Parts: sequence; structure tokens; C-alpha cells
Amino acid sequence: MTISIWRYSHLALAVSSFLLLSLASVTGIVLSFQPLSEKVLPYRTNHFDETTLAQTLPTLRKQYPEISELAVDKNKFVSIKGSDTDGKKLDAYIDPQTGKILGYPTPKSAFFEWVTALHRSLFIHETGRFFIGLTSFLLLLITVSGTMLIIQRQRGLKRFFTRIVRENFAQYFHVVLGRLSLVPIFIIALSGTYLSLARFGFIESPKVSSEVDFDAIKTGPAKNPADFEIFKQIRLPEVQTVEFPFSEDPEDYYTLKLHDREVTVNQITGEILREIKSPTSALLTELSGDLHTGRTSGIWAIILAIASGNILFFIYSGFAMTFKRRASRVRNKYGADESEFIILVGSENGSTFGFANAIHQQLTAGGKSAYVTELNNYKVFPKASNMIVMTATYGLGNPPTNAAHFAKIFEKHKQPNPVRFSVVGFGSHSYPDFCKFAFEVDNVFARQDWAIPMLEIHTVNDKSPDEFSQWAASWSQLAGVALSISPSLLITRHESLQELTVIDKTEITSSGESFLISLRPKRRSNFTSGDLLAIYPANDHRERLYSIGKIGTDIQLSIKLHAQGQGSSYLNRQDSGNTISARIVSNGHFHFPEKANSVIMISNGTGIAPFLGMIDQQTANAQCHLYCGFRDQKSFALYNAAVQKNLEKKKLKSLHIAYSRDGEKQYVKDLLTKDEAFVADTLKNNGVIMLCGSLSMQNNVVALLDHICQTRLGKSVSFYQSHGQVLMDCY
Ligand SMILES: Cc1cc2nc3c(=O)[nH]c(=O)nc-3n(C[C@H](O)[C@H](O)[C@H](O)COP(=O)(O)O)c2cc1C
Repeated sequence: MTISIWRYSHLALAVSSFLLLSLASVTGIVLSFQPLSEKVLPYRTNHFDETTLAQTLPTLRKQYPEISELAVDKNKFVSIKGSDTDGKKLDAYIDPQTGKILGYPTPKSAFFEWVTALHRSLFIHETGRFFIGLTSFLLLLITVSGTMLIIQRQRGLKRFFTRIVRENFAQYFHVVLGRLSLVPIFIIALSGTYLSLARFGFIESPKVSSEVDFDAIKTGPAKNPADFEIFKQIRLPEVQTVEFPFSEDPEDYYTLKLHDREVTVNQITGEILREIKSPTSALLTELSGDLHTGRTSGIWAIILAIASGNILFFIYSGFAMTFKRRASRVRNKYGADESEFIILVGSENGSTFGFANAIHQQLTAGGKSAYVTELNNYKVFPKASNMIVMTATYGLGNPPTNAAHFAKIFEKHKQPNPVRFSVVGFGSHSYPDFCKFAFEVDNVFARQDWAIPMLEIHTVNDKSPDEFSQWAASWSQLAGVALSISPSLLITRHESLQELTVIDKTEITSSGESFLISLRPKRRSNFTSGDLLAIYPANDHRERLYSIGKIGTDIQLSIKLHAQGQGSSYLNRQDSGNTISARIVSNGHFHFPEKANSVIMISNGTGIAPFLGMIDQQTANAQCHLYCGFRDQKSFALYNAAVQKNLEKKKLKSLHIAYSRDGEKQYVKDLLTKDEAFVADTLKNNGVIMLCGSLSMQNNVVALLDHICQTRLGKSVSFYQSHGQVLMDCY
């Protein structure tokens, strides 16, 4: 609930301000070059920071008797105004200790003036200034809502800078760069807002005026200005301007405008006639100006330029993320409470939603009130007369994440009217527990007195459009609702397929054995070990996923040949030089944890594939420990050379192999039991444990890890899972 509020506010604020924000960012980037271009001018002297007014004012007055003002600008350049000995107008940069003229001010660049006017007021004066001020304020709110979103995503402030799971380019860099540029953007927004409030008079800044009591001005004893105590105390960096006395008359005095106060000084005695502190509001306005423009520091100006560039990227990536989300969103025309047909979906990777949406569209097009939602959102549907459950199965017959709470909430909500139901299970015969979760859902429905079974549970293997259309036809007939779901309507197109050349493949003699295949993307691809390669062996909807090991710039897969396995047979048929089409799927939750000091990699069989890549990508002296299980030494022989090479290069610190049919006949779990203390220490010291291989291995190892965590660390394994210290990718 809360995540939605922050997300909606973040989005709403971005939508309402993105045009002006883009303009302000582009002009902001350009304007950050202004201080940089000024700072390279040769008017700053080495002794500037140490020079006192006692050292500079008498020299200047002697050299330029008609001097009227000394000014110190944000670049620490000292300039004087007045007239020279010939009575000509004087306006020059000088060396404050010698009075030597270093150069003359040039008129401000017309280009920067133009961009400044656009940045500040859009060329429409006060109205423009108001909109720009409002945009600054909206940026401030966007920064706050963005910070809240990151805190929620990372599950706490303490984990603010921990690893981000990469779902896609836009999402990943939106969060990563957002965290890095949070502080500068917050400062830009806050200072911009403050400057606007000050400009519109919301922040009072009383004028400092130094009314002097002329009757009290002393005319002696006369002192040399170089000995004035106040001049000796004040250094040039504290000064904004110094107004020189107009004449030698005692009633004319020095006025020193400093950063924090204004001081008037008797030109004969050096006494302070009056001292007024600058109001806090004026100091804050000055500070906001410095921070907003980068005029006092070249480095800060560069940081501001980068932060402004990031704002432009956030606008792009934020909208890219929103459009992506909206594209996969279910568009319900009718509400849950008014719909007769309820379609409940359990899906991990979204394909089941495609099927559900096809039915939903047909129903609404036929004038029926229909509503699609996730199984986790199950509740009382007061008008429902028909329910269709479409769900995938994952893991060892487990529900997909968006159906994980269904069993718990289902019992709580009794439907008030009789409801006819039909369950469609989506699964794959490659898994031992084919559509198991769908069968469980069908059973719990059947036990309810309000639920009337309409059809036997129907299963769909490998997203088969034909099998789904068969169900649609039967359901349509029994429900008396016309549906025209043809298989061609349901075929998913894979636009992001790319071509890969087969570089190498090891030979095998029979099924049950494993082989390695190396593939080289034809175009530049961004992937890493742990990502997945999706292939379509029959060039249709049937997809097979393999875990990628990145070796050099190539993809290496480790595959066990199954007698009836479509994907493994297809890849085994390939020869070097062949081209295949496939899709690289980013699998951020299983990337190598760059920041962990020690990583334990646990695999069985071909699950070693991503780890071979991750180890290969390391530098020497990496703290990687590999625990792997194989049938026998022959099965491991395929990987031996690569593993030994990386042991020698110290990319792999330790290797532990369990053979289930050779020698001691043990499993990878037995190796870990022997090293319990090391496993516990690794987790305790913020190390990471990664698992890849079969689901039964995963179950055994997770049970062991839980035991180790409970007994040695006093926490459950799920604690470490939720902190990203136990990563799994099993199948
Ligand atoms: C890691 C993984 C585990 C799976 N486990 C099972 C399973 O145990 N039983 C099954 O029938 N199908 C299993 N499947 C197949 C999916 O249920 C099937 O592809 C489904 O159509 C995916 O739907 P979705 O894209 O909506 O998540 C698994 C798929 C993957 C990728």
C-alpha cells in the first residue's frame, strides 16, 4: 500500500514537472560551464587567502588616489573602481598586494546571459520565475519521494547502499544513479526553492544600512591605515566590497561589506563607527546562490552539471519503467465487486497473464462483466457466478510468487453465491511435479460448498496455444459464452531474439551425459554469468532456459542431454560455425555479489555452469569456494581443466567435490556438513552463499543451512536470504 503511495506521488510529481525540469536541467548543465570558464582566467593571485586589508588598502590608495571601491568576486579575483591619475575611468583586476593591474573585466558572454534568463524566468519575467520556482519545489518533493522508494525497495535505511537487483537497464540505473546523485539534486532543489521564495519576498531580508552618528566621529589621534586594528584582522576572503572614503574629510569613512557583516571605519583613527551583522536570511540566500550555481567552486560546478545530466536520465528511465509496467498491466473495465466472471492468475514470468488477458478481452467484448487479478488478491466477489483460475507451477510444485498467499487467504473468504469454477494449470512436463499447484487449487475449490466444478482441471504443457484453445472451446460451450480463441492468437512473438554463433561444443556418446557449448553473440550484448539464455528449439512458443557462464566474451552453457529433451537435443545437434537464435534474459538476483568478501558456490551436475563463468571473471586472490556434486569422476572431467586453471590462477580459492557413485559416495550436502563452521563464519562476516542445480539439492542444502544458521548464528536461513546473502537459482 505504502509503496504505491510513494510511487504514485513520485510519478505524479514527475509527470507534472518533466517539461520544465528538462529545460532547467539542460540550461543548468550549460550554466555550470560559466563558473568553469571564468575560473581559468589569470586574475587570482597566490597570496590572496593570506592578504589582509592592512596590506592592501593603503597600497591601493597610495597608487590610485581616486579609488572608490575594491571588490572581491566569487572567483577570488580582486578588482578596483575609480579613476586613475589622468582622471580616466578605472575598472581593473589587480594584484591586491602590489596594486599591479592584471587585466580588465570583459562584458558578460551574451550566450550565458541568454541561457541564464531562460533558466531563471523562461523569458517571461515574474511568471516564468514563478514556474521555475515551482519546478524546484516539485524536484524537492520528487527527491524525497524517490528516497522513500529506495528505502522501501532496499527494505530499510541501513541497507540503503546495498546491492540492487537488476531487472532491466532503466530500473537498475534509475536506482543506482538516484542513490549517487541524491544529495546534489536535493541541494539543487532546496537552494532553487529558497532563492525563489526570497525573490518573491516570502523570506524577509532586511537591508543592512550603516547610519553613522556624525557627532561622535573623532578626528584624532591620526593613525596609519596599515596599523588599523580592524584592517589587520580582516583577510580578503572575508570581503565582498570596500568603499573608500569619498574625501579626506573625517565625516567620510571606509565601508567594509563582509560576508557576515557590514563595518564602517573612521579613516583617521581606524575606530569602528558601526558594525551590523547580516541577517540569517541574507546569509542563506548567499549560500543558496553559491550552492545552486557552483560559482565558488569549479569541482562543485562539475558535480552540479553531472547531477543535472542525471535528472535528464531519470526523466527518461522513469518514463521507460512506467510504460513497461503499464504495458504488462491488466486493464480491468469492471470492478471486482460488480463482475460476474472472475479470472484469478498465478504467474511468475507473465506468460499466463497473456492467456488470461485473451479470455478477459473476449468476455468484455461480448458484453460480460469480467475482472482479472492475481491469486494473492483473492477475496469475496459479491456478484461472481463464474471463476477461472489460471496458474503456473514453480519449484517443486510450488505456487508462483503472486499466488504464494492464496492457500492462506482462500479459507477466509466464502463466496456468498454459488460459483462455477474451472482451473487451468500451466506447467511443463520437464518438471517432475507437472502443474502440481494447479491441482492443489482445484482440490481446495472442490471442497467448498459454494463452488460448483464446471470442467475437470485442464493442463497446458509448455504454454501450448493448442492445448489452451481446447480448454477455451470446452469452457465456452459449457458456460454458454461465445469465445473465439484460436491458437495463432496466443503465439508469443519474441522480438528480442538475437543471433549467436556456435564456437565450440564438446562431444558426447549417449543421453544422460553432459556437454559444454560456447556461443558468441553476433552483436554486442550486455550479459554476465548467472543470466539466462532462452532458446526456442521448435521455433514456436516452447522456450528452454539455460544458465549462462560468461567465459571471455562468450556464453558457455553446460547441458545434460535428455533422451526426449527438445532443448538439449537441439543444442547437441549444433556444430561449430552454426547460428542459433536466442534471447538473453537478465537474471539480476543471481549475479556475482561484487562486494562480498567471500563467496561459497554450491552446485550439482550442470548447475556448475554459471559458477565456471563467475570464477573466470574474477581477478587473482578472489575468495571463491566451490562445492560441487557429480555422479562420478567421469562427469566432472568435462570441467576439470577449467577448474584447475582457475585454481592455479588463484581465481578459485578452494575446491570440494562430492561423487555420488565413486569413492566415499557422498553428496554436496555432506561436504558442507563437514565445513559447517566455515559456512557459518562466511555468513557472519557478510559473505554470500550461492546455489545452482537441482531443486532436490536445493531443498537438502537449504535445510542444512537453516540448521547451521539456527545453531551457530541464532537466526533462520530466511534472514540471510532476505539480506541477499543466500542466492538460489535451481530448476
Ligand atoms: C525455474 C522453473 C521451475 C518450474 N517448475 C515447474 C514445476 O515444478 N512444474 C511444472 O509443471 N512446471 C514448472 N515450470 C514451468 C512453468 O510453470 C511454465 O513454463 C509456465 O507456463 C510459466 O508461466 P508464467 O510465465 O506465467 O510464470 C517451471 C519453470 C521454471 C522456469
